[in-house]
Amino acid sequence: MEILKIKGGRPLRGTVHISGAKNSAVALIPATLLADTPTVVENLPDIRDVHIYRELLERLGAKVRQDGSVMEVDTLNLTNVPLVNGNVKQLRASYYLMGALLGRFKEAVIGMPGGCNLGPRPIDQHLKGFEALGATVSYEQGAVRLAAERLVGCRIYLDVVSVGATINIMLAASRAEGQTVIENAAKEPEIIDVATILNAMGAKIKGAGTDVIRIYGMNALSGCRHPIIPDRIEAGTYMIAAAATKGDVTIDNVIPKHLEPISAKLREMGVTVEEKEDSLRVVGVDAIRPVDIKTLPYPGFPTDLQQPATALLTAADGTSIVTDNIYSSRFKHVDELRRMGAQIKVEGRSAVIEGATPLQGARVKATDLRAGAALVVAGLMAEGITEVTGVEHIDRGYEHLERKLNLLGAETWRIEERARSFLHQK
Ligand SMILES: CC(=O)N[C@H]1[C@@H](OP(=O)(O)OP(=O)(O)OC[C@H]2O[C@@H](n3ccc(=O)[nH]c3=O)[C@H](O)[C@@H]2O)O[C@H](CO)[C@@H](O)[C@@H]1O
Ligand SMILES: C=C(OP(=O)(O)O)C(=O)O
Repeated sequence: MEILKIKGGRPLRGTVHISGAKNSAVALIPATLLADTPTVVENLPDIRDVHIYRELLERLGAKVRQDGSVMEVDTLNLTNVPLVNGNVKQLRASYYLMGALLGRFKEAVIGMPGGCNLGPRPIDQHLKGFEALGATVSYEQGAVRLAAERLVGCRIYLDVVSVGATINIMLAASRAEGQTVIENAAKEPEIIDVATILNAMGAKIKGAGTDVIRIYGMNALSGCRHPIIPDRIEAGTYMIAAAATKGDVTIDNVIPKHLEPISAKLREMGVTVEEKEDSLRVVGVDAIRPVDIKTLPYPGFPTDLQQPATALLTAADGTSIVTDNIYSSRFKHVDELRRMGAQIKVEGRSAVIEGATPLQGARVKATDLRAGAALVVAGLMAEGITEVTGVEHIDRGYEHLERKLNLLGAETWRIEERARSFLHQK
């Protein structure tokens, strides 16, 4: 078992380069399956979700060549094998194989997705979209079977604003006959990234980034070259870590507009955020002010930064309330933060944080990706050494985390620990 160790108390200083966005990468990789000729995706992050997706494509017979952050996918020998168990269960975004394979083959059998356990994460809106396009949905041994004679463009109103459903319907509809309209669509930057690659392949998608998206499907799509947008959640995590350590960090290779909700909240706390064309400088202050945060779909404050923000607010002088309007039980980090000295109560879908409480290093468990990010932020703030277990969750979404943090002056390292029960037996 791997453990991430952090010696806290050092201000982060310097420049950190942000990688390609995880949530774009895991949609763009399956999007390549829709093209009949090779597609090249650039600026891929070196993270576990991307490694797993590469294996999934190879199981489908795609030829994948990778040189660092550049991946070429050739679908010449693609076969539509059912993917029911194994890797599909290890990430959330395996659900995009449903839309991509349905679009390409008019049929798909895909196991129910995994990913972070944040409470119930249904995919009813994805399936409603596929049905509206003409697919029948059935279930077999923990997998969803989708099958259609033809996919025909239609109007779909999403009952909840869903990133995954919006992208999944775009994938399938880009190979449907005629026009599909998605109403109440999600507006996240990753959706625009997917529309951009599909348009470069020959589809015609209009309105991505607004709540009405029109997709004019094509009989065939061809390969293209596409660079992934920067990861706004990775960037936001470093912004929070800079503020949490009272540091001075330039977050490079970002689209500042994507980070406005985080910049605004940090400024409300008294932190300085300077904006340049493709970078942000965050300068911490000795005492931050308490704030309330409510997560919302983009352009609201992202749920994926709620957990790291909670760790930061333990240093605020007063009471802060963080409410997650997207996931009702995304609070598994709270118990672990308490072990480090935080005073936080969970009330319904809110965390009430009483600050300022100094944090002490402890052994804590990352139960999901951003819980892990929250514990890393807490570890950087804490006195002494923090040991974070469950590192595999963090590796799903942060490229070279220790290397990037240590370049900023942190002291973090990873150790391999033999299972405790085994040690006790000896
Ligand atoms: C791989 C990926 O991109 N993951 C992101 C994506 O997840 P994901 O695509 O799973 O999240 P959604 O945007 O779909 O979920 C938003 C809300 O809608 C609900 N819902 C969703 C679909 C559905 O069919 N029915 C339904 O009720 C969910 O339970 C949740 O409460 O967006 C989330 C919200 O920004 C982020 O936290 C995740 O990092
Ligand atoms: C919830 C997240 O990821 P996923 O949807 O892949 O589980 C996340 O990136 O914070």
